[in-house]
Amino acid sequence: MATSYAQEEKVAIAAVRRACVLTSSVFEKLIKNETLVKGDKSPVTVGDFAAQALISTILQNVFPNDPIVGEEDASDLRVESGKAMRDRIISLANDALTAPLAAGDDPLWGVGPGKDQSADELLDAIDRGNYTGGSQGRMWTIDPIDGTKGFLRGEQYAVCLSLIVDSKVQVGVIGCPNLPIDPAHPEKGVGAIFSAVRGKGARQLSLEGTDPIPLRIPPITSLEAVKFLESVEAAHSSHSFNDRVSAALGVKATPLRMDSQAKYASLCRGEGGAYLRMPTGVGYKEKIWDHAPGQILVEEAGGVVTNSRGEPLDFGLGRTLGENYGVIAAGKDVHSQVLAAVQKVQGELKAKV
Ligand SMILES: Nc1ncnc2c1ncn2[C@@H]1O[C@H](COP(=O)(O)O)[C@@H](OP(=O)(O)O)[C@H]1O
Ligand SMILES: [Mg+2]
Ligand SMILES: [Mg+2]
Ligand SMILES: [Mg+2]
Repeated sequence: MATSYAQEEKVAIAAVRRACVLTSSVFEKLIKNETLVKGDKSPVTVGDFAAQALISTILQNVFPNDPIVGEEDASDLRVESGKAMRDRIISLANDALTAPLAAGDDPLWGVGPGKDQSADELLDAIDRGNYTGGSQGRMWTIDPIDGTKGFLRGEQYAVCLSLIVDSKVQVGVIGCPNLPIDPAHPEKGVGAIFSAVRGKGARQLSLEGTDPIPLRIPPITSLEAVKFLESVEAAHSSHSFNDRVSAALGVKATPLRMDSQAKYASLCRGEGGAYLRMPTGVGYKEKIWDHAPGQILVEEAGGVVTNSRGEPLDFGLGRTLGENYGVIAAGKDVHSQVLAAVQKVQGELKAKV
């Protein structure tokens, strides 16, 4: 019998919901010494660590045998110099794990009032994210704050969780606390959760995990109007390459720049016509937690996600997607045209050197 993954989706939404409460409260109170610079020079905040601890703890309670590929590890927190940050993370994670949440379906997956975790338990929870990945069996991916740079700027970021089974994403949940609920009606405020289960469609929910709205990428009437979605950070994705592709397609709309997998969610709501992420240089490999939930969301909303060779992303290669051929996500009708334009531009650039 096929698995429905209903329980997995429910747990994932509940975990992301609690993590969004945590990250929003951290942003309000974030102080300067609560950010570290990692080995690859990227920032990580107390919010990233605490949210990974929280999500991992909930997963451990409900699915104790499932391995986790998580972005963060606790090594910087286990040393003496990490004590202040560690204490803050433990208190943030416990607050979020034990908070009684009001509206919405919030079954307490072994958390809730009186269920404080020790420092060791929470550091171990973070480090359970050290799984190497691979092509077989079940595994979760956690990106506790995707778009940390956007988070620090007070702009877009996303709490991202997915379940991968035998290399295929089966469940994806993306929490976007700063994304407008309805882009056509800014007065409705911000904050939404996006969720998809393989074969069961994609939905937008409230930040409480309620009021589902089905997501379907709207068809595009003219290529001129295709708005490209791209990273804010030019170091993460080539803006100039995207400009060439836009020109090749005759696109007139200016690109919409946004941090995090909120781009995938926005594409599903028709706020942009294509998400294009081409490498800026050699060496960087895309991480599976940066794309797994976004990929299933787009596919379940009727779209297509490939690399620039037109191949599906391979989530079975380990913690990364392997050799970096970029990412193209778009509605079915637009994807083939963007892919052709990307390959044309690649050919022109090659001919130049
Ligand atoms: N050189 C690079 N090329 C592509 N992606 C990169 C990169 N350096 C970092 N990233 C990734 O880009 C992600 C953010 O994507 P975006 O630019 O779309 O907001 C980061 O996620 P985190 O913020 O979770 O670390 C990080 O994993
Ligand atoms: Mg990071
Ligand atoms: Mg990320
Ligand atoms: Mg992150």
